[in-house]
Amino acid sequence: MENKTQQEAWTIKVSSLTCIDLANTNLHQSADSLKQACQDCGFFYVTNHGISEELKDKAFEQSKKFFDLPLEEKMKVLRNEKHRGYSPVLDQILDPENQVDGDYKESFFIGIESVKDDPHGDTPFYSPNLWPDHDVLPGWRVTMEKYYQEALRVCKAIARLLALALDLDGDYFDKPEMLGNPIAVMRLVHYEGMSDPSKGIFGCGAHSDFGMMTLLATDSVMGLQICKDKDVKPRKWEYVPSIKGSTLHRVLGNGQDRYSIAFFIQPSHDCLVECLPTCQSENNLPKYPAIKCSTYLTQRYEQSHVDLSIYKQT
Ligand SMILES: O=C(O)CCC(=O)C(=O)O
Ligand SMILES: [Fe+2]
Repeated sequence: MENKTQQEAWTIKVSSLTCIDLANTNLHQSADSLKQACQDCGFFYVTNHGISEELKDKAFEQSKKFFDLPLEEKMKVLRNEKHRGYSPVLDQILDPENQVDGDYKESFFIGIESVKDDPHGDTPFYSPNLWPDHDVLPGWRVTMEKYYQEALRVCKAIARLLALALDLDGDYFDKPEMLGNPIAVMRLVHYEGMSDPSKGIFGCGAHSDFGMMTLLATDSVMGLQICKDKDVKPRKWEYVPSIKGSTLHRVLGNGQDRYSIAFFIQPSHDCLVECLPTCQSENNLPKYPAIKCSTYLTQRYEQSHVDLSIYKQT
């Protein structure tokens, strides 16, 4: 757990991040900025992404309406083994070494809606979604599905710049086994309460995200912090005003309600995740063994969430 000196290292600093303008027609210029941002801290803002303020506001409004429901109503759509639905406060613990309890956040997972007879039907991350009752939250599903499609479009556009930044063909990640058939998870999040790192209490413990990239929309309440160098001790944490981004990061609650919508994109279930051809050479061999995407994701989800059986006892 952190001592006083460590806290002082992060309380003051606010990070400034690179902006990637998706309307810039000079793709190589955007790819260069993206490369720089990824080498610097892995977080950047995205502008001119085409997701309307109206849709974003609507998604936040509907998200708040869901979290405002009585716990009993929310538990009707408790997350299932396919990671769809409601995840209550303390359901996840991302940094057990430094946290005394789980994360002080509640969230709701939405994934790709699988259709009847979907060939991926039995795989861990493809499944029908769980939705709150239409009579309780009219229009909720339509708003979330619209936002989901828009966020997916933006992630694919960023992935094309990322491919150029990595000296790959622009459509490298568009292949069917990659983002042609992605595991994409939208997660509505609500934080409340006051964090205290010296006591091991966090809105969201320190972690790096599980997938290829995360598009993050936040409200105006600050809370997200990043750590540019996880190996420097004491770690230096910097606040990030409203963003996207996998660098070590965490969320501190400041007593105010805070809402965010994270959109995580991963390649297909069967994709073999391995060092890219342009990131290795004879003198720079891959650092990690290849692993199937669904195997890796299942490990990360299972390690960080409580066992669903605990909810059956209450
Ligand atoms: O809510 C935020 O600002 C960050 C959430 C986050 O890091 C995550 O869900 O992985
Ligand atoms: Fe995260």
